[in-house]
Amino acid sequence: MNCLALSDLEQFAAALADGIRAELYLTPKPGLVDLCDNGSHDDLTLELMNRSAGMMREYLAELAVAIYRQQPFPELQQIGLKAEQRMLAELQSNCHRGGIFLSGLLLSAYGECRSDNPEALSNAVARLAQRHFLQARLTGSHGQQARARYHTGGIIAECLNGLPGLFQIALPSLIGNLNDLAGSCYLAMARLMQHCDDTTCLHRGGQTGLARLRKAGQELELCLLRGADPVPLLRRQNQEFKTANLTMGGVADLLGLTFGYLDFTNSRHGISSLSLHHKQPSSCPA
Ligand SMILES: CC(C)(COP(=O)(O)OP(=O)(O)OC[C@H]1O[C@@H](n2cnc3c(N)ncnc32)[C@H](O)[C@@H]1O)[C@@H](O)C(=O)NCCC(=O)NCCS
Ligand SMILES: Nc1ncnc2c1ncn2[C@@H]1O[C@H](COP(=O)(O)OP(=O)(O)OP(=O)(O)O)[C@@H](O)[C@H]1O
Repeated sequence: MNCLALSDLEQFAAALADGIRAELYLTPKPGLVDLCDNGSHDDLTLELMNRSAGMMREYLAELAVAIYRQQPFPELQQIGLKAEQRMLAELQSNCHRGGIFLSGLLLSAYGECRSDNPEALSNAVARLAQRHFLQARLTGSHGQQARARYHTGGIIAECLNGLPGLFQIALPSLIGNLNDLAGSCYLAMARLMQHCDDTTCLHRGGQTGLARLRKAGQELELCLLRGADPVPLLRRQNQEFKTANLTMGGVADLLGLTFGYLDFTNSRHGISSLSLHHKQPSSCPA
């Protein structure tokens, strides 16, 4: 029998789903769907993304039970695949493909290593990713095209390396600045913008697009470290991203994943939950 309680797995699953919603509601963001607009995504709306986030909650709850029952990894992969197919069939858009994969992998890794320690979890992610990508048959997705054309690992390298975007980039940025929650969320985002080989950005804008993403991340970090209000800069960056049809889906996914992981570990270790999904604005800030 698994020595993880079902409630631990369910709690992590719920925190990951909440983290994905918290990322959606973090507003404003360059190029991404938020409370103000759809960014550079003509095929997405806040309502659609919200429905997708609700479906993610059901998917992760199902996965938590399967992990608790110690179902073999191929069966967990099937649950992920089914969630991806359901999202595409019911919503007719790629709302959270990256989020489905990354959160499923992290929850499965937790089931395997039975620890929420960052190093143990990162190593377990890398091991499971190795198994997954040895067999995965990736068809001609936009990400696959970008990885081949620009010789980058994208989400595959991120997972094979144990999610450095989460554990080494976003998490320390959040933990180090919790007295200013909104600022720390944006600092984590700014650093991910500079770290992530985001294939949604590369696919749309090539190397020039990725360089713009990096520069926007640098500007945002400088603005935050100066103690200035980031909102005017973020609004300007959103306009620039929209004009250039740029986005940063990988950054968004890693940020949501980090929110979920931190909320889960905080609540387990007696630190009050950040409940980030409740703390975001409820409408587009004036
Ligand atoms: C590996 C996946 C992502 C498929 O890759 P694919 O080439 O089809 O997708 P693609 O590269 O377009 O990326 C998907 C999404 O990842 C995100 N992303 C892009 N770049 C990055 C990055 N550098 N780091 C993290 N995420 C990124 C984006 O949101 C993007 O939309 C995955 O969907 C998959 O294998 N699905 C099968 C379902 C499954 O087995 N799930 C169970 C896992 S335990
Ligand atoms: N708030 C958000 N807004 C937009 N995308 C997000 C958001 N949060 C996460 N994402 C991620 O971004 C990805 C969608 O990016 P994108 O639409 O560019 O991908 P695509 O379907 O490959 O490309 P295209 O839209 O150019 O056809 C999803 O996988 C999703 O996980």
